[in-house]
Amino acid sequence: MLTFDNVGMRYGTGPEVLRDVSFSLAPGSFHFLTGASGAGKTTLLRLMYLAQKPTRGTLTLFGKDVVTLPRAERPDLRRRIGVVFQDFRLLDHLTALENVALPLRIAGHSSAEIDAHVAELLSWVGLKNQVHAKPAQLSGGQQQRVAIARAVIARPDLLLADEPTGNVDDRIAVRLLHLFEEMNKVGTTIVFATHNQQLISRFPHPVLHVEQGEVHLLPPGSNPFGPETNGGAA
Ligand SMILES: Nc1ncnc2c1ncn2[C@@H]1O[C@H](COP(=O)(O)OP(=O)(O)OP(=O)(O)O)[C@@H](O)[C@H]1O
Repeated sequence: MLTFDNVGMRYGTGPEVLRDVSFSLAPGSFHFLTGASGAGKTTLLRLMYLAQKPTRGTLTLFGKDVVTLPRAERPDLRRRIGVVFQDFRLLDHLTALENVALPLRIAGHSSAEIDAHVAELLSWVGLKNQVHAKPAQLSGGQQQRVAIARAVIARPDLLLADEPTGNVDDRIAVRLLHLFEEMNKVGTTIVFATHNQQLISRFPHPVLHVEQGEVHLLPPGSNPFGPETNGGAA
């Protein structure tokens, strides 16, 4: 589904922020992604959702070589990926319901179908009473849940989440993790970046750990930061 082969990445003429990265994600797999602040997690995710090309090496996504992929073919691959951005990226002039509905509208679903489905999902993430609120009227944690709902609504093949539970309390974080688990059970491949060691201990998924520009694959339940740390959170 996704293969990195000796990938390196630098911004402009700066140093390589990722180097010699090689790993594969099998279809239907679930990985946590960890690393201290600034280690390169967001950069790795940006490569995965085609916002960035590697500066060296080979990256294959859905059987296509991303480096040589013609620009015109990129949107087709991109549509198969759901992303929860660290800074949410909701559209300010749209309500929660309209934000979440966007991927379904783009895919051409009918309004009645969309409204029922979106309202149900927003209710599931605890925003039943906020469906008509605009982002500015929502707390950070509520905006984050809208962003998660928008990323999962169209059932992407690959779901990438950058600290998707960073703004909610532990109870809601566990509930949201269950939503990702449900998606994973029906076939979505998931990469979930987090500093939350409690989640990593509780859910049995392997860990991609970024350290000094290298990516290491660790077994489920690993604590890459050691018991005395808070996970390297900034
Ligand atoms: N647009 C950019 N231009 C230049 N350097 C960048 C850019 N974005 C990130 N970097 C650098 O790349 C490195 C990795 O950053 P990245 O955002 O991928 O880390 P991160 O692990 O996601 O951090 P955090 O946990 O704080 O979000 C950092 O040294 C950062 O300064």
